[in-house]
Amino acid sequence: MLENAKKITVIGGGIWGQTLANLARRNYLTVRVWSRHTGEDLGAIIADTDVIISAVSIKGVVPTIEQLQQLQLNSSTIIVTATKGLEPITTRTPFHLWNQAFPANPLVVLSGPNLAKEINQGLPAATVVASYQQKAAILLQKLLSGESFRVYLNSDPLGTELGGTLKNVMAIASGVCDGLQLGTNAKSALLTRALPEIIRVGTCLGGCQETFFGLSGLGDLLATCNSPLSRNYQVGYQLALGLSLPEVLAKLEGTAEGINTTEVLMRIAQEKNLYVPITCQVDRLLRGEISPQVAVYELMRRDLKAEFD
Ligand SMILES: NC(=O)C1=CN([C@@H]2O[C@H](COP(=O)(O)OP(=O)(O)OC[C@H]3O[C@@H](n4cnc5c(N)ncnc54)[C@H](OP(=O)(O)O)[C@@H]3O)[C@@H](O)[C@H]2O)C=CC1
Ligand SMILES: O=C(CO)COP(=O)(O)O
Repeated sequence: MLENAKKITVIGGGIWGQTLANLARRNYLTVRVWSRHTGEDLGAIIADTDVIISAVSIKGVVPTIEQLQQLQLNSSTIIVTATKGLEPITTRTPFHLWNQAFPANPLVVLSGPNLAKEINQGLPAATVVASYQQKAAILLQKLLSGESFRVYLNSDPLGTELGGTLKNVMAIASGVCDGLQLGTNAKSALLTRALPEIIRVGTCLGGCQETFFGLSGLGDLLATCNSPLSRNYQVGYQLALGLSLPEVLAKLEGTAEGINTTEVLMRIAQEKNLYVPITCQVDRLLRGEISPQVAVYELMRRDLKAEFD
């Protein structure tokens, strides 16, 4: 098959980059993983690559883009962004940053309920590839799909990306909820109220409402908020057990993007006058201004309101 001849370069050798590389290898594709530490010449690697998958954490997105801008990137090379975060200086999403830097290249967002450790065990999972360039998304769907990995198409890259990014804040809140043993009612209320908060922000930033009810929105919210495998959930859980944020981070394997996202999201919410009560309490908790118990109290004692205001 034509797609089997494609060459893929994954940038970022963290757990998500390695997982995506393994998924492509299962389909007998030629895959190379490049990271800052491999010492390999990125220019030589991307010279004949058909697809670049960026799986770096948000702090690596701008440095990666700047490095690629120094190289000769073919305008037909498809760029896939799999990062779930907001860039702190510009508050932009990776989709915006990649699109601005490489406007001629087809750009695809990959996001969904995808806990890397489960995928590496071969457990079934589904994800979304979203693009304004449908041909590129269809190619990615073919390249990554397999018996245990089902890839859906979507034409709303921003909404797809924002669902995966914003749920990380909610995963911290969910970890707090479980760490404090607040019970199933509290957890259901939290996750149900988290979705409209995500939608309020996500649609204001350009995502389509419908997308947030799909795999990359509600799907990823459920996965991340219910799994101890999630680093963001672990941050909230360990804070609820009484650890300080530096203590939690010292023990954490990999990146919890929700910490940076919370801070950036608060700035966006203030600028755009968006009501983000859960994010606001997560922010105060991460800053060490309040305890987990006070965060819960503050959420519960807000003015009473209609459910769908
Ligand atoms: N883990 C998961 O289950 C999933 C993660 N994601 C998202 O994918 C992204 C990466 O996650 P994950 O692999 O888990 O994170 P890790 O912490 O395991 O890896 C971080 C990656 O980012 C790269 N990086 C960090 N800073 C820089 C920098 N300044 N310049 C260049 N590269 C940098 C690292 O590069 P290097 O290899 O050179 O050290 C590494 O590859 C995150 O946005 C995450 O939210 C999305 C879906 C699932
Ligand atoms: O995005 C993820 C699952 O879809 C991974 O979650 P964490 O980054 O919280 O581990």
